[in-house]
Amino acid sequence: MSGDRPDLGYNLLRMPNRYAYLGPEGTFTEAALRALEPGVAPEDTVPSDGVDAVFAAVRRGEATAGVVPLENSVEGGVTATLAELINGEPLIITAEVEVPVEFFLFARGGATLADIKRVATHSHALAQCRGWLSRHLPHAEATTVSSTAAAARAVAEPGAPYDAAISARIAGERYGLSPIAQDIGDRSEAATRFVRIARPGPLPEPTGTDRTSLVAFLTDDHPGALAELLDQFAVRGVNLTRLESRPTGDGLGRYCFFLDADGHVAEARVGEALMGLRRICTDIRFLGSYPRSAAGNDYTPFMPSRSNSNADFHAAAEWLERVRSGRIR
Ligand SMILES: O=C(O)C(=O)C[C@]1(C(=O)O)C=C[C@@H](O)C=C1
Repeated sequence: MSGDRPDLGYNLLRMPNRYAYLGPEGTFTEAALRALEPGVAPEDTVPSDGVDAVFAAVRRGEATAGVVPLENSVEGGVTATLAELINGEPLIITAEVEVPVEFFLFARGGATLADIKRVATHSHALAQCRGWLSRHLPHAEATTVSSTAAAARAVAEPGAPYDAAISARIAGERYGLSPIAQDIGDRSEAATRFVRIARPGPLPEPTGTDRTSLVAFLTDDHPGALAELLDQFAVRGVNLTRLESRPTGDGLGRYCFFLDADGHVAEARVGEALMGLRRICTDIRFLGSYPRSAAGNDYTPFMPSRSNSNADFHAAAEWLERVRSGRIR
């Protein structure tokens, strides 16, 4: 308070956004955060120990938003992220970014490939470098840790239990390690899709090239149940870009479906597809509508057939309104 003026929470209103991410410094997730929030100050970032810790920081309000890996072009969905999005207290996705992942093998200065007996990295990175490891370090013992940067940091510590880390170049450099090999991923064009998560609130405005994510829980198990679900999108001309079945956790054989679709829920055809889905599902967890990553620039938006454009949906709704009000001519 200054003088006799009441404190109106001005400082609170000016509080900067804080971003939690899968840390420590030097992860691919940090690179994703910097791509999504260019120029973010280090004091406004919250490096967290695991994907679950990022979600917890956002849920508790310690961070305005969080950045987590969602899927990799080689290894597929990131289970920890999918599980939090499906089962944890609801959060929404507000942005996405695709980051190319190039893996390096880093060790303490002076080490050569012949010295490496124990390698640490993240499980997704290990899965993407298995071929290289079996060719060049067939006898090395591999251990997974919470992130590629956590592996690099551990290797740099005195008395480290590992001889080398598989990580991004920035992690090896940040923790003062020396590169032993570069581009050791089995697929050199590998990329990971990261998402920004936030507490539920107003959705990002439609941009014309958006994506909608949701989790569908089917009512019961019967022939054609999945086909019925897919039909809701097909008949409205909504293009699906990802479908993954995940266990609900309620017992063997109980699955829900994680879906990504082209378009924004504000668009008539996407909204109608979601209403159709709502009628045939026990529950739907809406995970957000947000702009598609600019990185996938070879992407051409899918053009719906004439009868499935948003204008067709609006015209049909107006026609129905006229019929219902007796203006049938
Ligand atoms: O460990 C990191 O550096 C991360 O950002 C996590 C992660 C992942 O979860 O897939 C991100 C990209 C790479 O595929 C390997 C690891």
